[in-house]
Amino acid sequence: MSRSGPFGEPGETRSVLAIKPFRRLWISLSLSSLGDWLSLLALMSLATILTQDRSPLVQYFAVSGVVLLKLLPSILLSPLAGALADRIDRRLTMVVGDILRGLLYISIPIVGRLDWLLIANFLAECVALFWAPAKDATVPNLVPKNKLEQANQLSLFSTYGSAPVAAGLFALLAAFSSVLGGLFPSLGTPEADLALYINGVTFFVAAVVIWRLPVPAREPATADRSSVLRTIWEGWRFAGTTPLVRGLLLGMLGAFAAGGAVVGVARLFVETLGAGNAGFGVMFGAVFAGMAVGMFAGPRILRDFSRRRLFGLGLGMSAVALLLVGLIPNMVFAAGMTVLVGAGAGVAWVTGLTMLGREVEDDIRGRTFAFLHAAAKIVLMGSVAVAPLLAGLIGSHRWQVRELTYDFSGSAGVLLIAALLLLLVAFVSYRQMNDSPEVSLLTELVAAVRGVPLSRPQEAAGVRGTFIVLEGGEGAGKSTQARQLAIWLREEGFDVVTTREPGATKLGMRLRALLLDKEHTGMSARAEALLYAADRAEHVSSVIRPALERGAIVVSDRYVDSTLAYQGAGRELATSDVARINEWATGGLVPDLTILLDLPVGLGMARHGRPADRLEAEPEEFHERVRAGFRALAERAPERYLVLDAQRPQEEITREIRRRIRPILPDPVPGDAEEITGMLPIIKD
Ligand SMILES: Nc1ncnc2c1ncn2[C@@H]1O[C@H](COP(=O)(O)OP(=O)(O)OP(=O)(O)O)[C@@H](O)[C@H]1O
Ligand SMILES: Cc1cn([C@H]2C[C@H](O)[C@@H](COP(=O)(O)O)O2)c(=O)[nH]c1=O
Repeated sequence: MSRSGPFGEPGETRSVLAIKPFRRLWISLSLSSLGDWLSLLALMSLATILTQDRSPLVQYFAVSGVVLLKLLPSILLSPLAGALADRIDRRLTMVVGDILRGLLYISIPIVGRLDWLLIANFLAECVALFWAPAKDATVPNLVPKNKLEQANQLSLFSTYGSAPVAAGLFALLAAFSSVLGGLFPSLGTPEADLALYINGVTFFVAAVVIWRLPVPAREPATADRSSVLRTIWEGWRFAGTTPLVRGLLLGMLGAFAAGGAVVGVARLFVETLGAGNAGFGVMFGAVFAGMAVGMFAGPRILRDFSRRRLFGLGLGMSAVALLLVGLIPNMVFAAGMTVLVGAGAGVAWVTGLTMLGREVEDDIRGRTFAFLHAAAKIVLMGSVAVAPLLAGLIGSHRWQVRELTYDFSGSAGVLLIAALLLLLVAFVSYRQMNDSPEVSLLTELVAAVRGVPLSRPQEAAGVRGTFIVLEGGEGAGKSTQARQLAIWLREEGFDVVTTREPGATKLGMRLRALLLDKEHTGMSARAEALLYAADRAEHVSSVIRPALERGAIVVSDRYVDSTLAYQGAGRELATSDVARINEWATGGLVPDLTILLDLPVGLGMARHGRPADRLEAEPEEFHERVRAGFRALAERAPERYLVLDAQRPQEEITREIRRRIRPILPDPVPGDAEEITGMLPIIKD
């Protein structure tokens, strides 16, 4: 049985790069990222150079203008960019985006004016806004699902790993251009110009690499303005209403808020530790080093650990380390703890991105990523701006207890606030996404570190497959949805068994006839409950359990909840008695997920075009009790249920069911399939 278990073998980084289309995308991404960082450094430097004769205030505004204009497009245009990324050709978006950015950056040193620098910088960021969601949404189309985590690790590595490379390259170019300027004073090359030219070239090379990329074709845009707006709204609504995506976004944005606060006060904080610029450099390096370790080592060490839990755990680790940085004013200790802050954030970031890529459907993936990028930048900018102000408000304090003196700075106060915020976010994300409440965190952690696969209760009993049940009153649409679900799962490559109660076995067919025949109106409630339980016992032992044991996905139209609702709530038998009989009849087999289709009684009855059977013919009050019984069961264990309004259109319900089921599905392609066949499994667009 698989929940949100490992996405694949974390040691397969090389095998992801063996996928040619992904390798090309990754090379192009690395070049574009290098160009991005290089441009940031070069533009800040050039802005300083172009304003060197002006007042310090103008210089400050010029440099901060570069940073602000880099962030502004995300705030204004992100949702639109995301919506378009889902509608227009992604390869074309990326190629045109890279060429435009290259041209814009090259034009800056040629024009050589501050106003154009700011405008071109702004325009390049607008273009990048369309490029980034197109890239993020393309990755899951190029690699099989079980390698998505490694693909994201590599993408993140090149995005953030290129920062120190760009810094080194920039320093080298600056030195080279000043030597050149010394040798040939007539050239008068400002230090940053060369960096911007090279930056332009990295984008052109990236465009050529992408152009040769076999990105699956998408339908061209046909929608008018109003439907573009509608898709933005749908993306926004989806992000907020799907619990898993909500948990992920909340966690990632909380991490950004805390990260922004740390960035905002880091320089002030190291000053209070007497470390100055060198200390600032050490802290900067420590975060990046920690992030790299977290992204690569975290998923490897905890390869069998639930990814949903790992996300919250990573955030929690960052929070605790940050709390210690704020509490213990010591530079060496702070540098060590900062590595842990970065490591936790790295684990959470790679896990979160991978889950989003895996669980958000392709048609709205672009919007979700765009939404994340935009919100992250807003949150980051907000907290970078507010943090120093807050530090100033808190002020510096000195406490003396006998001979012990404790100095507490405003920047340390901000770090503590950021840590507490992160801790809260980690806790909420963990609670929202915990997919194994029956297994304690410590047990799973110890098992994962020791590399021992964790046996969950049903797995211990030899159940490897996934058991999904559709429940609800008469005419709610269970058979319709069970059929659609089975079609989809088979298309996705799963071994699927569809079944129903009562009547899925030879014995069951006879019992069904007995139970539903109006001849037996007045049958005692206990006899009825026992006959349903007998049907179920036969069903589990001859159909459901064998299928689960061989690893299949079983989709059943009704199961134990039906008897708890009909014979328990409807016939008013003691629910605990009915539950006990059925626990015995099924050997304690519980579904992984129960989808409850909830419909007003009258509507359900009206959907039937045939004469009512014995149960359907029961009075309306009976069916009202049944409906209430189902709802009460779902409320008692919400993590095991998906409750849907069955009045919604069939297609919408089908989509919701797919979204909820996706994360609990096992991997349809064995991890070693590619090595065996040498083929890339087909990923449906
Ligand atoms: N979302 C929906 N909106 C409107 N009609 C629907 C919807 N879903 C299913 N139906 C229609 O309602 C009728 C009953 O659907 P279905 O047989 O799937 O329900 P059911 O829950 O399996 O019913 P029963 O419990 O009586 O077997 C069918 O005619 C089906 O086409
Ligand atoms: C499994 C089960 C079913 N029932 C009732 C519910 C329905 O009225 C009929 C048969 O179901 P169908 O979906 O219309 O084919 O049986 C029940 O009372 N108790 C049960 O456990």
